[in-house]
Amino acid sequence: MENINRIPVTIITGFLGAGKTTLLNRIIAEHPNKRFAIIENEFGETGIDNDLVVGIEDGIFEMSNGCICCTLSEELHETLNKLLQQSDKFDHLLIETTGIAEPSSIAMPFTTDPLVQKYFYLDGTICLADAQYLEDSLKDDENAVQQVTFADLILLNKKELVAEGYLKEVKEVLKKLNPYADILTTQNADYGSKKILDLKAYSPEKVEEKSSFIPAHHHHHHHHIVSHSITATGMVNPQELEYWLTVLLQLQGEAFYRIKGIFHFPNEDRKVIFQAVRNQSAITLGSPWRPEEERTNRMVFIGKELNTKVLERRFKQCLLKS
Ligand SMILES: Nc1nc2c(ncn2[C@@H]2O[C@H](COP(=O)(O)OP(=O)(O)OP(=O)(O)O)[C@@H](O)[C@H]2O)c(=O)[nH]1
Repeated sequence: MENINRIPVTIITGFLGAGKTTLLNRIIAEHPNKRFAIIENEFGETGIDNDLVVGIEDGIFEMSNGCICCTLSEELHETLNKLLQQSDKFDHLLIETTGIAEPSSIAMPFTTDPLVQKYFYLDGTICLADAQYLEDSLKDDENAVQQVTFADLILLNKKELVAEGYLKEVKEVLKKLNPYADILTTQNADYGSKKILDLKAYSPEKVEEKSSFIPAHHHHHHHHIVSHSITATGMVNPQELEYWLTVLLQLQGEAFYRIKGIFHFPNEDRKVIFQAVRNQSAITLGSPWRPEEERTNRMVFIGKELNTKVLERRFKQCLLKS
């Protein structure tokens, strides 16, 4: 679906106290001509963050107590429906989630609900990580790992509070966990010249661009969460691939936070781009293969307790025999 006339949505996730409200205020201050609607999801303390967001009178929608990803997904739908009725009043929607929300479920309405999709498109997810506590959070808290792995952009914030060498180490940890995300180290969520509201993270062009940086045999395991890439040259059998992915997502969709793939199909000069969030998927055509370019198929899986050996074997079975 074209993005023209649809309202972009940015999800802001991050650990408690990492700087989400600071980022929100910065975004609002730096875009004086944009009209924002904001959905805040506060865990327990209703109303507190509302008062901390400056510069906006109306347009703040609050979700009640509880976690946006479980009890509140209905409420999120309702809030989005309410917003639809006044969609002429704003041109960007920001969703700030609590530190305990699971981001792929918040993304779900934008990938599953046709009515929501008609009016909104997900531009990307930004994760605020606190440089001081990131390592501890990743050790103790599965939500922290999920937030990092799902993000399109990670702001490694409060950088001045840690030594430079340590900051580099932490950045490496993030890169291994999520090879797709851009990572900026920031103080007070100052993202500099980054076009933070225009990440286009789900556009085929972006998936393509990012995939070229993924190492051929990337594998990283963190607790139960795995990020794993597979590459193979040769052509893919479209029917085999479609069958495999459909069954995989139907049976195990909940386990996959995100899958991205670039494929070489027979009789197709353009790259075939595949993306899935949980069990929702889409296939689109990307740019043409360049004459000198090696036509490598690539897949990246990020999810929970994935059996990577089986994924590799099944993917290779989808290749056409030469
Ligand atoms: N030292 C330092 N403090 C920061 C930085 N960024 C934000 N803060 C402070 O950290 C505190 C928490 O920031 P918030 O923006 O409220 O964080 P949050 O993620 O919205 O917090 P919760 O909504 O409670 O999860 C505030 O006092 C900020 O002023 C930074 O880069 N360095």
